[in-house]
Order: sequence, then structure tokens, then C-alpha cells
Amino acid sequence: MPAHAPETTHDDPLGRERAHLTASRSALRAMREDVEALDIRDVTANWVNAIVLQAQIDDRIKALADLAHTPLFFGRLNYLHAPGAELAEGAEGEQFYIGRRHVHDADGDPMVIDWRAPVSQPFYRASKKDPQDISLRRRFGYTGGELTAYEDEHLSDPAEAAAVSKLLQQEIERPRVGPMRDIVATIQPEQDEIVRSGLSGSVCVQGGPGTGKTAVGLHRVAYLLYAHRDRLARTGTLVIGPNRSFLHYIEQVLPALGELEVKQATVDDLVARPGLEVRGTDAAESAVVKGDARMAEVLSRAVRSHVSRPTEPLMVVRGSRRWRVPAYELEEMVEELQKRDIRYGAAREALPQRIAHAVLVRMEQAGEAPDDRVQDAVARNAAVKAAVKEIWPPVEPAKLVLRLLSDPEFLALHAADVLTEDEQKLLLWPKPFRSVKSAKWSAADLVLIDEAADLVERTHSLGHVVLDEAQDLSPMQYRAVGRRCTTGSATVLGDLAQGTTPWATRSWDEALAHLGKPQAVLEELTAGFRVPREVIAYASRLLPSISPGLAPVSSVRETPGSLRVAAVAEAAGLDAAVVAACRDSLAHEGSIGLIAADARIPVLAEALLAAGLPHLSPGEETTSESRLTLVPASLAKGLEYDYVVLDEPAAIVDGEPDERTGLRRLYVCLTRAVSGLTALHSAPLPVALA
Ligand SMILES: Nc1ncnc2c1ncn2[C@@H]1O[C@H](COP(=O)(O)OP(=O)(O)OP(=O)(O)O)[C@@H](O)[C@H]1O
Repeated sequence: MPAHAPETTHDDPLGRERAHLTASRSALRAMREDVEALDIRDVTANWVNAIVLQAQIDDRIKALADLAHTPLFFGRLNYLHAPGAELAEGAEGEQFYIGRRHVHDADGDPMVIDWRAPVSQPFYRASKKDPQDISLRRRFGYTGGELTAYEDEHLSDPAEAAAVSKLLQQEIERPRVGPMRDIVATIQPEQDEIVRSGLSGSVCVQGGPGTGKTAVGLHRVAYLLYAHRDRLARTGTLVIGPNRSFLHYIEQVLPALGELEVKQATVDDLVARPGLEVRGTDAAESAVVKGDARMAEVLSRAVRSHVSRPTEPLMVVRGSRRWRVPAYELEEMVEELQKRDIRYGAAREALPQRIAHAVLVRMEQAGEAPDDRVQDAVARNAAVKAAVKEIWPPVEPAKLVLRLLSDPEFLALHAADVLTEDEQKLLLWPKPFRSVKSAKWSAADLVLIDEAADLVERTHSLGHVVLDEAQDLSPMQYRAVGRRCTTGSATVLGDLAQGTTPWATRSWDEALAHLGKPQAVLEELTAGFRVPREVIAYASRLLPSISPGLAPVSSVRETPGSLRVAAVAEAAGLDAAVVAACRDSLAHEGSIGLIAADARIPVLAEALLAAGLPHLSPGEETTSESRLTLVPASLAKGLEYDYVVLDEPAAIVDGEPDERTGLRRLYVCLTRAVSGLTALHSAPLPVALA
């Protein structure tokens, strides 16, 4: 694949491509000016409409912005025939520029095609083996917004050998500062299959560190929004990530792809309830029981237990007449409602109407002619209300969970053959709290409350949910996410080897069952983009003990000298050695992450300060002036840095409750570097790494 250097004459290919870039930019400017010139005074009769319309116009203007450092197009396809006209006689080949958004000229002819359009697909999928009617695929290289190079593949020319793209390698190694970037220009075929898979099906992606799971999930949202804009605008999309700093890191990717409406949240955000703060923590064993799927059964039984069997007849007085509904008839209504697959709250709302209907039947039998208004009035009658409150009382989800966690008898009643006695003990608070307000709720408790709330009232479901770093969710958390996409689909992304919670996912089949998407297609990504070969090979030595059976990632990049593991003779010298390694790394361009056991963070922060090296925390944006982030091991997941300095691996392992979790945490930390990893230790390394 020949890479072409810039040339100066105007009629050379690069010159022509630059001319097309200039023309496309002016076309984009014209499109923006057209929108800016829209006068909505005549079309909006009222001010509410005017505000809505103006907001839409402002969004459109924003979406049409020409960002100086984001190339307007990054590829070109030459079709052998006009797309769709392969069989038409005399059909001529056509040429398309592929970019982040659609740009057309004054006549409406396309100058740049959106990467998500069907015509663009061969840019990502075509190969020598399957050229997909493409004669030429051209990739463009940019330097600081300038088109400076291109790379050609003649896919239909059997003489030309297939090769790995240099531009892809350069793109990955381009120094990082600021938030995560998009990968539209270089999405790989196996990634594209996931990005473009249909909206109706759910997908689960297992992939080792740096295989592009997060990138693929985000691009999939952008693709789905393009392909199903109207439907998803109505139903909504959501990206779920492990914590705030991670969400902050990825938050610019979708806006850069022109998608401004996608919401982001952590699982804790999803189950948050107004007035209930998380102020408590659980011991690991308790959290495991609280996160166990069997809790759903306990909660369901506890909610249903509120319904009581009617034993008294009901007397409704209207005017001078009294109407009697016998107990057995009330009982039949209750039984019928219990059999139906509706929420506790919906059944509770239906009961007064059933009772009123029974009264109406009696009125008719007595020769009256009551209408619907009479039925409504009877349903609201005080005696009916009182009976319903008795038979089918309202259930307040937080109060119910409060009672389960405080009252051993109430818990035993509903958990008897579901949880063991020991498990029940683990659930109970050592000292019960008096009220919902004073209780020290833990994150796992709020998930239980969320489950109870869904038993009472159906949770609103979205059109599509992307769940990243899924391997750390408990079964009850999967259920909480699943509730939010019952009528939509999900993209589940994760790596079993990176699970660091006590309830970490053991198998994707199990997880998908909890999510309520057992039919999801399981895909695997094995090509690694982030971590250089030498570094991933070193980290993969941990795989047999942390996730036997998982294949190591095969890195697409060979970067000689990217790994340095060094022992520091004296423990007292470790901090100084780490600071020196940070200073060395800062000599390179790009971002630096110093990753250390959480307990080591205060000491290292001080050492950096004393050495005059200012640093950021995860979640704070790196800039070209401040490029060093001090990262506690517990927050490293999902993040990446051009250069990583790893402090005392043994301390990272020891920071976790058991060895396997410790080694998994270390595996995460060892796989954050794009260009170089320096690991420094004074304590012995874990056996597999020694
Ligand atoms: N096709 C690609 N072209 C260019 N860069 C890519 C491509 N795929 C992935 N990358 C880059 O590789 C890095 C890792 O990607 P990403 O964070 O999505 O991986 P991940 O599988 O989610 O990793 P982890 O398991 O560590 O969270 C990112 O910098 C991403 O931009």
C-alpha cells in the first residue's frame, strides 16, 4: 500500500483532493448559512413553538459547524459500478468521499457522504477477498487539520498485496490529550459488524483490554441514531459506564459525531431516588447476597404479601339505597387480578373499578340505568376506597426494603426457602434504622428499592441501551439495566478477565439472562489497538490465573522498547524512582498516567508535588500544559494514557480482598498504555510476572 507524500503542483492527486476539501468546506459553510438565515417569524404562531423550533435550528447550526481539527472527510471510495446498478448496462463507476457528516453542493449533489450511509459501508468492510464492487479505497492522512497524505488500496487488482494500514497505526499512536476521540476513520471490519448490527437485536461483546469495545459501543449508538432517527428520538438512548470519571472521559465522542442527545449514566444514577442518599456501604458478603438474583423472588413475594383475602362484605351507600358486594365476590376479583401479569400498582388501580362494576350490575338488576359516571363515582366512594386500602394497600418500595433489612421475621417469611439462614443474617442491618430518611442506604440497597419499585409500577423503557464494563455488575444490577430496555435492545460490552467486584460476571449467558436478553448475539473482539504487543504479552501472563480459557489479545502494533520493568533495591527509594519515571515520560508527547494502589495515592501525590510535578485526577481533562494524571488503581478501568508509570504491582494486588481480584485489578492497570509502560517495584512481583 503506497503512502504518498505531499506534492506541490496543482494537478497532482493530493492537490485535487485538497481542492475537494476546500470546496466541501465552502459547501458546508453555505449549508450553515442557509440554516442561519431561516426566518421563523411567519411559521410559528405561538412563542412556545418558536422556542422549540429555534432550539432545533440552533442544534442544526451546531451540527453543521466546521471544526478546524476534525477532517471533513477521511476516505474515498471508487465504485466499479454505480451502487445498486451493478447489473444495469452501461452503469458507470462513481466516486464518494466518506466523512463524519453529509455535505452537499448548491444543486444538492453529495460532496461528502455520512460514514453511516449504506454507500459508505464498503469503506469499512471491503477487502481483497471481498472487494464489494470497490476499485479504489483511499484513506486520507491529516496533520493539524491539513490534508497531507493518502493511502490507496486497489481492491479489485489481484496483483496488489493486502497490507496493514500505516495511517491506522499513526492514528492510534497520535499523542492523546483531552477526552476520548472517535475512530470513524479507522473502524475495523469486525468492529463495523457490531457497529452496524440491527436495532432489533441485542449484542454482547467480549473483548480484552483495548480491543475497542467502548469505541464500538459509542459508534453503534451514532449508527443507530442515523439509521433509526425518528424511532430513537421518541424512545431515547442511554450509555451506561462504571463511574463519573469514565463518563467524563468518553462524553465528547458522540457530540463529535454530531449526536448531542444521548444520555450517559452510571448504574448508581439509574437507581437513584430523590430524597435517598447513599451513605452506607456493605461488607462484600452482604453485597453479594443483596446483588443475587434470588433477591428478586424475595422482593416479589414481599410485595405480593400485602394483598389480603377479603373476609367482610362491602356495603356501598348511594342516596337512600345500599348495595352489598359479598366477600366471596371480592375474593374472586382479587384472585383474578393476582393471576394477571400486571404490576402491583396497576392491579391496585383496577380493583375499585371492578368493585364499582359489581355494584352497577346490582343497580341494573334493580331496574336502575346507571352510566359510566355512576361507575366512576362508586369507584371513588369512601367505603370502596377503604376496602381497597385494606385488601390491596399501597406499597412504598423504600419502606418495604427497610422492613426486609430490619425485621428478621418479615424477611424470613419471604426468604424462607429462597435464602439460607446465614444469607438472611447477612442482609439484616446490625442495628435497624427507624425510617427511610434516617437509614444508611448502600448502593446495593438502592438497586433492591429499584426492583421493588418496578414490581409496583413498570419502569420506563428506552429504545437502546449501551452497557459498558458490564462484567462488574451484579445480577440485580443487570436486572435494573434490563428494565430500562425491556421494549428496546441493548449492547453489552465487557471483559470477563477485568471483573473486579465480588459478584463479577462469570459467563455472558448468565448475565444476559439476568438482563432479560437471553437471545443476544455474543461477539468476540480479539485484535488489540491500544496496548503494544510486548506489553499485552506481559499482562497476558496473568490470564491463566484470572480467567482461564480466555484467549489473549493479539495486538495490531509492534512498538519495540514499550515495556520496562525495573526493581528498586530499597523500598525507601521507590517514590523517588517513580517521580523520575514520570519526569522521563513527560519528555514524550501525550498523556501520562501514574497508576498506583489506592492506598499509595496520598504519598505519591505529595512526592509529585515536592518534585514540582503538578498532576490531575481521573475525570479532570488533560491539556497540553497538564498531561500527568495520578490514577488510583480502582479508577483505572476503561481509561488510557500514552505512557503509563505503574507503581508497586504487589500493592495493587494486596489492595483487593482476594488474590484473584488483586491480579485482575493489576491486569487492568497493566493494560492502560498506548506507547509505553514502566513498572517499578520494590516488593516481589506476582509469580507470573517475575
Ligand atoms: N479501529 C480503531 N481505530 C483506531 N483506534 C482504535 C480502533 N479501535 C480501538 N481504537 C483505540 O484503541 C483504544 C482502546 O479502545 P477502547 O477504549 O474502546 O477499548 P476497550 O476494549 O473498551 O478497552 P478496555 O477493556 O480497556 O476498557 C482507544 O484509544 C481507541 O480509540
